[in-house]
Amino acid sequence: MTCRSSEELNQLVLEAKGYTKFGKVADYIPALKKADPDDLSVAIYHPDGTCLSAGDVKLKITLQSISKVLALALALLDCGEEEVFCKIGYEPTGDPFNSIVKLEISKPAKPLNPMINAGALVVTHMIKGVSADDRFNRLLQFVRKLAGNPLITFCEEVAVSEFETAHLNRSLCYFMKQHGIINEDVEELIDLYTKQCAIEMNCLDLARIGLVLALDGVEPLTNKRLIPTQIARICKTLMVTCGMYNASGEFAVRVGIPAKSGVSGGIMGAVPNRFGIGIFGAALDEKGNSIAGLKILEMLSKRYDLSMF
Ligand SMILES: NC(=O)CC[C@H](N)C(=O)O
Repeated sequence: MTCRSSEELNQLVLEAKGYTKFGKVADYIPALKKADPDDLSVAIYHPDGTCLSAGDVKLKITLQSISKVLALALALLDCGEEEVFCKIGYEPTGDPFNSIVKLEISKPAKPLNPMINAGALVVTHMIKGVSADDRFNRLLQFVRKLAGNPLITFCEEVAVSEFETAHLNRSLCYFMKQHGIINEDVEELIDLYTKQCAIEMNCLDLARIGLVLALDGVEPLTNKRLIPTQIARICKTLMVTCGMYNASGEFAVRVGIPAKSGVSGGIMGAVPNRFGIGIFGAALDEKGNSIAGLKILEMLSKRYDLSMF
């Protein structure tokens, strides 16, 4: 059985809204403070093109850490698995996403995985292009293709706001530059990374990208392969083990699907061979995941038996 009515989603949104008051909007990127903690929207995209939604689905938010999955897919296409995982590990971490501590103690000195900031910065570093602008445009084109929406762009205000305050991410970069993991100008990389994190879309676009991943890289409406199976598989595996930060284990138990969250309150879910999910709810729990978004996913998983495990 699967969710087939927007009315059902509406009920889930109403129920989950009760939890937004226990969360907090991210404020370490000043522009994100403007979000309304009560906003909550969800979309589900089925392979036959049916799309269900509830809440203010026109609302766009920036991808933040969700972009790490899409950048990883492009870097894997550009450089291949061996080169990417020569510089970044595969292992989850119990530390917060922006922690610097493991960089110094890991041997060899490389970020533990591509879903924490250190690893994601290396991934962005590996996206190819003739200039930083070209690299960003290639990523944007790739995201537009995955979402089937040529109008997707990035939010300049959020990008600038993060660029001006990304001192911790700069520290990660300088540390990694010292150790030869990256070799480009740090300001250029931070500029590219903050634009990547500021790519914005609504939850319908997000659900559609989740669907492509759920179907191992194939866009079902055109039947075109957008990502090789192996790359989709790597992305989904890392979403399961590391996608919800240091709450990934609990999420695997409670929900059990590949998912990736971001500090703007987005969650992209890929229910293998079934559907894609896009959720926006800006109020976050203490680990940085959308508090009401998690509730919706838990309810969906129970009701429709979504867990892979
Ligand atoms: N967890 C996140 O969504 C983090 C992304 C954010 N742009 C950062 O680097 O801090």
